[in-house]
Amino acid sequence: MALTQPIHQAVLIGLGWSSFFGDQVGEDEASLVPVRISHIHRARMSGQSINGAVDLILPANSASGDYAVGDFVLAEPGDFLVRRRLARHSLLTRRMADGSTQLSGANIDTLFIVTSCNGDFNVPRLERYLAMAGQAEIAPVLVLTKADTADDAAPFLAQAAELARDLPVVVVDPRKPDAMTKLQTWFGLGKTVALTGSSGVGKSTLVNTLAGSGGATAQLTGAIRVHDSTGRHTTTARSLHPVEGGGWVLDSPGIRTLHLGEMAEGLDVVFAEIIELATQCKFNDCTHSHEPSCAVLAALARGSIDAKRFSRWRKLHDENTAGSAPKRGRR
Ligand SMILES: Nc1nc2c(ncn2[C@@H]2O[C@H](COP(=O)(O)OP(=O)(O)OP(=O)(O)O)[C@@H](O)[C@H]2O)c(=O)[nH]1
Ligand SMILES: [Zn+2]
Repeated sequence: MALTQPIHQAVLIGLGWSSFFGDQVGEDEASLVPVRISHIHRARMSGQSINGAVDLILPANSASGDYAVGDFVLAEPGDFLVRRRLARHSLLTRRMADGSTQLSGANIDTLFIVTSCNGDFNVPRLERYLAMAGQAEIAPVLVLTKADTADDAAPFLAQAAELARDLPVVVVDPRKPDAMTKLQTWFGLGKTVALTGSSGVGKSTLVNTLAGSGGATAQLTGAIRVHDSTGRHTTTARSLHPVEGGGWVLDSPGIRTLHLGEMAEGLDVVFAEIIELATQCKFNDCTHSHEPSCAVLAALARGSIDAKRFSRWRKLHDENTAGSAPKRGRR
């Protein structure tokens, strides 16, 4: 039904739908409605369908923790009972204090890592964000705010440019409308951008500028009322905001406060110049700490690898290795 009509296809593509999702829909599922999850709060989920916002009903055998904002699900057309979640093309997760993993956002195309030209600018932390983006297979963009408050923003830009190869770095003042122009490249029909970064760097301001405050947009992004655990109504904001001119900003508490997760492959991308040398080490399993004929240690001695950067790679690498080791101890 719905999916065969071109006009509906166009709206769906605007939601972020593509053949990647279309190919997953079975013939027996043609009557179901695709919905993109825009909000998850405890057991409640809502999303965007081709006909606008809908409240979803979770199937009895699943928990909202199995879903992430940005996910596409297939739901019954009448009551929006969720039948199935479609596979994701990207997934951001975060590791919780108790060791469990929380799903922070799905089907994100670009991660804006937001930091300011002040004390918030922290190279090791930015490298972590970059590694996480790499691990989640999401293209990172470094967004530098508060250049106007720095005596000289040039050193921040210079450090940003050295963070990783081909990393786009954009200086914006989130309070100004031209922030949209500067970031336009990463938006457009169906594109999804997520925001991460510390408190106070300008994320909310940027979301407001990107999403605008026009009529239809305000209705979509506006606060929604949900029941909390005590049955009271609380007001929370949707996490998926439509951007004028097409695309979505995914801004959720879970993504704002990403922590170190699994990121071995992500590290390889951020520290490419170190990893590439490793192929020239004598031993395949070289740890680049003490081995003879280690190309990495040789480069370090020559000064062709930055020593501080190497030690940060070492630290993240060790942390990641420790983090993914099987759990021992108490039973
Ligand atoms: N001068 C200046 N102020 C800015 C800039 N970007 C953001 N601000 C201000 O910084 C303050 C914090 O911005 P927010 O958007 O609330 O920051 P946030 O990242 O959303 O913070 P949390 O909600 O705590 O995560 C606001 O008063 C903004 O107006 C900038 O480029 N220059
Ligand atoms: Zn080596």
